[in-house]
Amino acid sequence: MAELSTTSGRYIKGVTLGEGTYGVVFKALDTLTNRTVAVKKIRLGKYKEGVHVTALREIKLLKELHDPNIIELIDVYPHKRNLNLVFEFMESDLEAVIKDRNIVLSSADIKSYMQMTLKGLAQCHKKWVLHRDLKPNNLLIATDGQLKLADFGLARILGSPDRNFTHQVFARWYRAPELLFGSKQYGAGVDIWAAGCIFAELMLRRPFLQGSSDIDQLGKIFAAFGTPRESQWPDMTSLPDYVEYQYCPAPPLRSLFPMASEDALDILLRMLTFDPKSRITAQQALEHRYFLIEPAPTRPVLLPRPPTRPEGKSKPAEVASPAAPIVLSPPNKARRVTLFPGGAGGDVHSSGRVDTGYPFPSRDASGGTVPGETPSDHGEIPMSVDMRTTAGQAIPPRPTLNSTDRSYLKRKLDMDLAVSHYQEEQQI
Ligand SMILES: Nc1ncnc2c1ncn2[C@@H]1O[C@H](COP(=O)(O)OP(=O)(O)OP(=O)(O)O)[C@@H](O)[C@H]1O
Repeated sequence: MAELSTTSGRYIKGVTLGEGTYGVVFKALDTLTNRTVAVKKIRLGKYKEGVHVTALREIKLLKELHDPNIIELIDVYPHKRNLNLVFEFMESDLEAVIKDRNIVLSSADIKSYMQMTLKGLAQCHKKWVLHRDLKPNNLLIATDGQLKLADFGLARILGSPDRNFTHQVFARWYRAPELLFGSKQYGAGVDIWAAGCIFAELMLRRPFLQGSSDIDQLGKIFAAFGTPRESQWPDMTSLPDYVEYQYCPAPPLRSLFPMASEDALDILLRMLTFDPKSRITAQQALEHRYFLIEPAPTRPVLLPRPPTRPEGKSKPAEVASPAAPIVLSPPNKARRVTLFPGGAGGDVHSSGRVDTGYPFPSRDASGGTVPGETPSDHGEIPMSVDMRTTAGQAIPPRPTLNSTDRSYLKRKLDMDLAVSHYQEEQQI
């Protein structure tokens, strides 16, 4: 095992690439190998007692996870009050691919991205390492098109990121139902659930289940797959934060993904199975018929990719765009929650608006939401209206601002202010 470096002299610092949950990321030159690298500077001050020595040991263990679909952790060294993690430099990430309106993803391209994600997951799970915070911006893309899982194990080693932190607002959308119900004894299934959400997002070109609170996230999941019966998920009712939801039947999955093949729907359903014990594993998913039949996954080097990262451009501005869902006040988990249809009860958005994952509500001639209207105006389940709006279609154009949009932007601004106050308090 390679030893931790004791000096930062090996690296020549370049531009800032961005800032994430754990700290700032810089581009740098590794003078030992002449390679371009990315240095993630983790602020130890943020962790009151610093990073425990066991955590350092575990970070070193991550260096042993050698796989073409896992980002290489090249080096780890302390510097002043920071811990610096040195990774191979990556050109882009899956979030940028999904959001790029100039990129058309064929089913072979989607299959390729999914195959690489699952290969990386299978390797980590084999070594008993969980990611726990998988999302499209943690799936980085190298110059040769290889997708690599990043930030593996950090959530566990450095502690759960604060969900109120701006960067973490999106992460809820990929959380497995057992985590949302407060399970402490979760396993590899949490990563498979997240991978299933990413698969759905690749097909829809927008985040699949966009909850605005943990309660709302579960509501979105149940609206898409039906409220689980105890027979479907026997352990559910004994989970720490379990609350009962009004029964809601599942709409046909086909109606949410009209363009998907039967095999794509089948593997998706197996990844998004409620009971983690029955959820497919990464290895089983790789052996699923979906990957064995035509079309074959696109060779990574041929995959469509967005232009390379602009030098010195950090991501936070994008993260803080109006696309961020509003985090509402904590729900009272003790009370019985009633949910849609018709938007009755539950912790849905105070305005009744359903986030599209894009800056503004989508306009759609086929009965989807338009600005100023809520899905419940149509008397339908918000999720299915939302999904049908853009499923398999081009991303809708941005409509002009109306009063709904203005009130949304105001709430967004309020949230940004709250977050910046929080950061000031924490001296982040
Ligand atoms: N290995 C890398 N190569 C190139 N850029 C990177 C690398 N790792 C991170 N970045 C970039 O640095 C920025 C911050 O990354 P970081 O992983 O800290 O947070 P994030 O992925 O933006 O958000 P989160 O903390 O929620 O995962 C992002 O723009 C990210 O794409």
